[in-house]
Amino acid sequence: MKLLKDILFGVSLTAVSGTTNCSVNAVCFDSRKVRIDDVFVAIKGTLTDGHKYIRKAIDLGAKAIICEQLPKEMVNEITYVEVANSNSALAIMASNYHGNPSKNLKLIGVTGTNGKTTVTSLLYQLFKKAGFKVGLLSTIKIMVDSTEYKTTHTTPDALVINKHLSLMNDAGVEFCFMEVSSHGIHQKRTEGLVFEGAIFTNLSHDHLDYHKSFAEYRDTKKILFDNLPKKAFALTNIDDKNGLVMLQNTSAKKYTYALNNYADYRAQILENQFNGQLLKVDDNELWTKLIGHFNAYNMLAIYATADLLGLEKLETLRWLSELDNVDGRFQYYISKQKITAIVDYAHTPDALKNVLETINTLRTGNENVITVVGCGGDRDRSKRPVMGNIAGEMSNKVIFTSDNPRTESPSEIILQMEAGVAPQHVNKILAIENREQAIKTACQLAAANDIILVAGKGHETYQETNGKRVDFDDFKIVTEVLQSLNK
Ligand SMILES: CC(=O)N[C@H]1[C@@H](OP(=O)(O)OP(=O)(O)OC[C@H]2O[C@@H](n3ccc(=O)[nH]c3=O)[C@H](O)[C@@H]2O)O[C@H](CO)[C@@H](O)[C@@H]1O[C@H](C)C(=O)N[C@@H](C)C(=O)N[C@H](CCC(=O)O)C(=O)O
Ligand SMILES: Nc1ncnc2c1ncn2[C@@H]1O[C@H](COP(=O)(O)OP(=O)(O)OP(=O)(O)O)[C@@H](O)[C@H]1O
Ligand SMILES: N[C@H](CCC[C@H](N)C(=O)O)C(=O)O
Ligand SMILES: [Mg+2]
Repeated sequence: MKLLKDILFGVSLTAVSGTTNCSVNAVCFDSRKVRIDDVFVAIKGTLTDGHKYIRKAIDLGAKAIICEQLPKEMVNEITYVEVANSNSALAIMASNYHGNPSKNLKLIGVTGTNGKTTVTSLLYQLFKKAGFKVGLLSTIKIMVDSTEYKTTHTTPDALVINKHLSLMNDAGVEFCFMEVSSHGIHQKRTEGLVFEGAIFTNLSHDHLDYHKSFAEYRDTKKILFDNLPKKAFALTNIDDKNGLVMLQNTSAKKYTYALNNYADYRAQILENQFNGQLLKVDDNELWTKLIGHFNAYNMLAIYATADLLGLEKLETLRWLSELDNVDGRFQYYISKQKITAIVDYAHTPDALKNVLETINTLRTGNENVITVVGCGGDRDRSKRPVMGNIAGEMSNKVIFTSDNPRTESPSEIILQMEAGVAPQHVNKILAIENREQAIKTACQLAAANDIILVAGKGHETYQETNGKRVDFDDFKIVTEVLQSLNK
């Protein structure tokens, strides 16, 4: 049990009814999960309003209510606290509840449209190699040093974040690398966290269903930098046209990285092959197993971060050369007949273009590139025709299929992708709703030396339709099918 007034420390209160000098059990923002003596935080969400469930929370045992508007009828013995913003209150309360764990380690946030999982996961790997105890909060998993936890979000809610940071404190973790999504910033899941540094990877089309405009999406990402403390570092990619925007209002120490512009950290691609690329970083050569122009940026961001956190440069380069690809990011299998199957989490236009560009630069003859791709349901619709067109333009054959249709009709999503394909590429397109069948067809169509790209789901091990998730693993399916076809 903890004192409510201690948990509320730093929260901006606008009215209080009852006492805050009372003990509460846990903080909870979902009435369905309230237990006896909890404090319930009512949040206005995207689908419903938590204020509607205040009474239900009390019936289940909530002792205190945090809300943006006090209810008309108040129950005796219950403490009601009105706050300016429930999301902010929840984040600060979550941090207080767990003893402000972000202050006891060096927390680095990574934001940007693409590359967050890659950069955070590789920083985690690198700092482990350097002998530190490390934490990771990523799309794929949460790591408390060597202990793995499952996650549901790229940036989980404030309670989940702080709970795991607190476990990291218990385990003696010194550095934690976390993905900071635009949803996470907008819903204030990261408020109240003390960052040692923040990294910006890039900004391109995504989530325009949620953010309404590109400017709003960009400005949301910028908040991570605006809120950094003075002693923190702000590291940005200035080859991206929004790179400098991130630094405009930060009081942190500013650093830049780039391949094409003058910057504090610079790299050059010397060689690019299927099994790796050679980079020149700070006059030293670095061989990395991760390929593609975009991974040169990721590598450089990691190198710069390691330097800013005090690691020795030459040692960092050695460790960087040992790092392996992250699951579902350019993960490949080469079959008997030298058909290459690549599984990649490219689910944005820019990522799809980058991956296909990388594949095309690696082609040595007239091998065909066969792309299997879909777009998520209940997510940004405007990226569908754009991704459809990129796939059509940059591949020899394309199979449009389903990628987590959620509550939407898979065939409708495919039609929207097809609508973007330029007329001269329409004859390359097939539509096969069933993703397994789509992958099988790609394997059947592939001849020796061809390249199959299965894009959009990467590490995911499910297909989600109407709220139900069934097991589905692109990499497993494509390798098994190629083997069974004896190709
Ligand atoms: C659109 C979105 O981001 N929604 C997130 C949001 O839920 P919401 O605002 O829709 O909540 P709501 O259903 O309207 O409910 C409002 C409030 O009423 C409460 N409630 C509701 C019902 C009830 O009976 N009782 C009750 O108390 C809810 O607990 C909530 O507090 O807050 C929830 C709690 O934190 C999140 O789980 C949920 O993520 C949903 C599941 C989601 O799919 N989010 C994705 C889009 C997302 O966040 N993705 C990002 C970025 C991806 C990337 O680019 O990497 C991520 O960080 O994962
Ligand atoms: N620096 C980069 N620039 C552009 N594209 C990238 C970059 N890094 C990775 N990608 C592409 O984007 C895909 C997703 O990469 P990653 O998972 O690292 O991004 P993310 O930002 O974590 O995505 P999410 O928003 O889903 O969490 C990769 O599979 C690859 O195709
Ligand atoms: N982080 C991304 C994941 C998309 C992955 C794709 N497979 C899908 O389900 O749409 C998002 O929330 O938009
Ligand atoms: Mg991610």
